[in-house]
Amino acid sequence: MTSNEANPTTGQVIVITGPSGVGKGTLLRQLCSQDENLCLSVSATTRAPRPGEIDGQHYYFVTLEKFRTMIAQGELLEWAEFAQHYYGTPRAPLEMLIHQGKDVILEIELEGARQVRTTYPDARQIFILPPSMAELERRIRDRGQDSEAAIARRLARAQTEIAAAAEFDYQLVNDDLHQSLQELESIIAQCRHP
Ligand SMILES: Nc1ncnc2c1ncn2[C@@H]1O[C@H](COP(=O)(O)OP(=O)(O)OP(=O)(O)O)[C@@H](O)[C@H]1O
Ligand SMILES: Nc1nc2c(ncn2[C@@H]2O[C@H](COP(=O)(O)O)[C@@H](O)[C@H]2O)c(=O)[nH]1
Repeated sequence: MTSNEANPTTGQVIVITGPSGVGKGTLLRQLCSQDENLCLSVSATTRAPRPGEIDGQHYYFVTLEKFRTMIAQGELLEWAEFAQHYYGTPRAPLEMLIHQGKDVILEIELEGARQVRTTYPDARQIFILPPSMAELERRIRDRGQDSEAAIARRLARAQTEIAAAAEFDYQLVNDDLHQSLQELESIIAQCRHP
């Protein structure tokens, strides 16, 4: 039985994907802070921490060697390369949380979302879209965390990801933040109580 079949003792897996800078983290931090039964999975990554990011809270920051070992030992539910770094979802903490009855959100890119469809075919998947590419670029630049080369890589990848939005169960345009929060809350409620 996968976690998303009707079993009241296990939580749901919910996947949220969308181009870098669209506002996934902003939306999810707000929603998860309001609900102790809604958790955000903590990914492993080979990228360096940004100012203010805490190991074990925002990501598990690992070396490339450690990441390769995690892949080889089957410790990752899914993983992908993104903008010259590796990202993956540690399997054990996710399984522990859903067996505790928590609903767990995976905030991951497109290739990872596709992999999760194999492992958790009943997991609902949500795609967050920007109002425009110009606004997406503005948000990435205003965040002020990426080099010009990294911004270019992220915007190029955004085109590919947006082209795949129709693969997802739900699509949401993150324009007005307050309205998007309400819409995402409503979508997640549908995912949790199908
Ligand atoms: N609705 C919105 N309107 C205006 N700015 C927004 C909105 N949502 C998020 N932002 C801003 O956009 C920037 C990027 O947001 P955020 O870091 O949450 O994106 P992300 O999708 O999680 O990116 P990544 O996938 O790279 O981690 C932040 O500076 C955030 O404050
Ligand atoms: N496939 C996965 N993608 C992930 C995971 N954790 C984060 N991500 C995605 O990576 C990009 C870049 O993130 P950033 O923090 O460097 O801006 C973004 O799209 C995330 O959603 C993961 O475990 N697996």
